[in-house]
Amino acid sequence: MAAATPLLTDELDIVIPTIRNLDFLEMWRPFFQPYHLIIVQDGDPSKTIKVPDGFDYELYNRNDINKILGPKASCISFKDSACRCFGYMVSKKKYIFTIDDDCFVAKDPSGKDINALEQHIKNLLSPSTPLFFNTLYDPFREGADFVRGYPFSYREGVPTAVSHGLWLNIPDYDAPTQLVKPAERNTRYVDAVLTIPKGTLFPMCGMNLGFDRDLIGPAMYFGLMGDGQPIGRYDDMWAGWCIKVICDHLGLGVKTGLPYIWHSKASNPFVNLKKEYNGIFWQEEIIPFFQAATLPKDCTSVQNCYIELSKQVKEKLGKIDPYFVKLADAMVTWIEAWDELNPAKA
Ligand SMILES: O=c1ccn([C@@H]2O[C@H](COP(=O)(O)OP(=O)(O)O[C@H]3O[C@@H](CO)[C@H](O)[C@H]3O)[C@@H](O)[C@H]2O)c(=O)[nH]1
Ligand SMILES: [Mn+2]
Repeated sequence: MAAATPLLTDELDIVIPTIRNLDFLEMWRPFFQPYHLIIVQDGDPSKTIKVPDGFDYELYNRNDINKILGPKASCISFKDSACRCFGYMVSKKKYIFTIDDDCFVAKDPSGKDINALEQHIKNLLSPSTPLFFNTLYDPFREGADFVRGYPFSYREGVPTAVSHGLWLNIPDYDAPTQLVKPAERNTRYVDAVLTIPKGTLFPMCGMNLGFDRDLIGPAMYFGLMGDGQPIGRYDDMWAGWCIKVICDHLGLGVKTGLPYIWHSKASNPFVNLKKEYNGIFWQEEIIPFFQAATLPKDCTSVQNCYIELSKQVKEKLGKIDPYFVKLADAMVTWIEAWDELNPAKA
């Protein structure tokens, strides 16, 4: 009989970026009600966001962000889901789960409702195996183990910093793919959790994401996107590339796979194409930069790693476009703001 997964209700915050009313919470009530929500209201702060009764939450709009961070609020995006990272900064908990407001409870092949939060907690509380690939997937899962030939010296694994969940129905495609395949829906439920090997980058989607805030929180900056910026919808991607380089350096693990959520709404591919255009072009240089990025041995804290990465971004990506000089500076501002709001850990 598998041990029950700890609920971590006092150690985990749920962060939701939103421009809509949060009726979607009704479907999540059985799973989310015991948790504290941090709602980051984007767009017009004078709009009232309706939150269903019975949830314990704090809500921050742009006026609140400006009041709390002052000039440092410039590093928090406006009119882009990237604003969600403000919720990571103000949280006081060890774990974060972030979800979009058009993501609902999915069903597994047996027809059972998937408690995505429980699976993320399972993923985060069990080690990752980035140093040697286990062909039977997650060796710490009930009914699985390390396979023959797996070095015993590696079987302890490393602490898991990030749990990246997936989506049934509307897949997280970029605009060109969505334009070519508008009717494509993801119906395939793959019953697996994988550790992303050390040295391998991945496209992190912020729709259904859990992470250990103490292990990697300061690197979970979702960048400068949306209003006034030449790029959008690369918020979670940027954070994913930064956290993976830092996790590899610090010996932390990143997992992807279960849990699934049901992604209900496809955003407009033409609007998305405009937001993504520069990103699709620039990423052909950004990816080699992150693949080659190395951090000095004396970078032993996430903050130090992140500041060092920001210097390399400025030096090496600043040549692509002045945007990256701005982004590198915003990365520093983010860390300053993070340490200001989280002095004990700093
Ligand atoms: O200006 C905005 C727009 C939206 N939001 C909130 O962010 C999430 C996602 O919005 P939505 O579901 O409409 O868009 P998607 O294209 O499906 O988003 C995914 O793509 C990436 C965007 O960077 C990211 O991985 C996913 O979020 C909702 O909760 C909206 O309410 C916002 O805050 N500001
Ligand atoms: Mn969506």
